[in-house]
Amino acid sequence: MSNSSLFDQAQQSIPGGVNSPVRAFKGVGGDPVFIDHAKGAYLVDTNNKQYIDYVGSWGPMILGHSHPDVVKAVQTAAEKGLSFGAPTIIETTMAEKVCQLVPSIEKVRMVSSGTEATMSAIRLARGYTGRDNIIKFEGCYHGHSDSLLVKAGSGALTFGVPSSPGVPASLADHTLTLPYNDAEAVSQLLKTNGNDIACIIVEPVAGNMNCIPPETGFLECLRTLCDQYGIVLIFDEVMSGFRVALGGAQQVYGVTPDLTTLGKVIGGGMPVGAFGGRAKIMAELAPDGPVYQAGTLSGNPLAMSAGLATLELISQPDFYHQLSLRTTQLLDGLNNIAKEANIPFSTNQVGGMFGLFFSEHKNIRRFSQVMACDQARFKQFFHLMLEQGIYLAPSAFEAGFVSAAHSEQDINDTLHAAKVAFEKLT
Ligand SMILES: Cc1ncc(COP(=O)(O)O)c(C=O)c1O
Ligand SMILES: NCC(=O)CCC(=O)O
Repeated sequence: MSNSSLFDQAQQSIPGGVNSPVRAFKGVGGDPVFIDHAKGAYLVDTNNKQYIDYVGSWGPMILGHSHPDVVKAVQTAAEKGLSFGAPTIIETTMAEKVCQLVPSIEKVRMVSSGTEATMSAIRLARGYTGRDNIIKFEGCYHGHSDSLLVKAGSGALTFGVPSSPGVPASLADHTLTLPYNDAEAVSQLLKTNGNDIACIIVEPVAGNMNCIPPETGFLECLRTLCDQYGIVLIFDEVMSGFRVALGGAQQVYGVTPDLTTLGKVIGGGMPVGAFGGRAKIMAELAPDGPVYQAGTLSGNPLAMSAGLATLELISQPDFYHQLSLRTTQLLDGLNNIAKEANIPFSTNQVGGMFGLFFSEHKNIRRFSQVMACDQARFKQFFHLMLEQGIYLAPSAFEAGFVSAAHSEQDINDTLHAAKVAFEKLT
């Protein structure tokens, strides 16, 4: 069956035909591709067409798809039982590994998605400080919990509902939003509201409004201001964690948050999230403390096994250096081709995470600059690449990902397709 027939059928029983809006191709037009299976750097659709994948299930598949060690770990765990709802050794092993890899995390709790991780971290920060208001940044996406769907990025931005209906105004009023990379705006707001703010939550590398690295000094300034006003600093590393470096963005930029949220890579493709940080703050969580947070499937043995197998493999020496080199190879190639084709274009990269911009500007660092990019051109580029078997995120507001399974040949094949695409762009 064609993708379009499958999509028609899906829409009969699933809202919009998808279980997460970003999959629906609404940001680029056309019908989504239905995937049958995936291996290494490739997705294969139900018509047996193969694609070089730069979405990687929106981040988790840093080793490529169906890595044999990860699949084996899940199979072995499944033999022993799918869920127990009681403590297991593997949960402790996972917690120890996370605390070792991300030193700012002294204690960590596992959950089942990034959304749960950020929602829980915010509740914890509110409980710990006794304050209700939070600060987030425009275009940052922290999952779909009520407090965080205010001026959000990702699908919320793609579909034009950055502040979603259904979130009570009385709750949204507690979420104050500021421009990303604008330390001065934070400083000004805190002069009047500093003592009412429970936490500042930030993507230390923004990956849900395309890919925007922090400007020098931005994260440092957040740290200083949070210390000054007794505010909990939360780095949402659901995307950047184990992606831009083994120790996440906090390692790359040398800034230590109070709490960190994790997801995606930590589950190796299984539904996992985590939040952790200073032991003193984590001690407020039930059952030690009064802040309630729970989950029937939290710390699920299959998910822990997939995650641990992944963390083991990415801990190998040189893993991130190689991943970064491969990503640079892709971006250098794309920049050269765009230049030859005379198309205004630029890229951002942090480790294995990248952004593509149809814009005259280099070093894009602001939400407003992202919004000013040529989106019509992106849509055209997306479809020209898709036709040639290159699967990019179906939105101009998403980061792209390279995996360890992408070979030099895969990058060259991608660049070949890009050359054809850039020449056809109008
Ligand atoms: C930075 C960030 N935080 C939180 C989330 C929410 O994670 P999930 O989709 O697993 O709920 C995402 C992605 O969705 C994300 O990119
Ligand atoms: N950057 C977008 C995401 O990571 C989320 C994917 C989803 O919501 O399906």
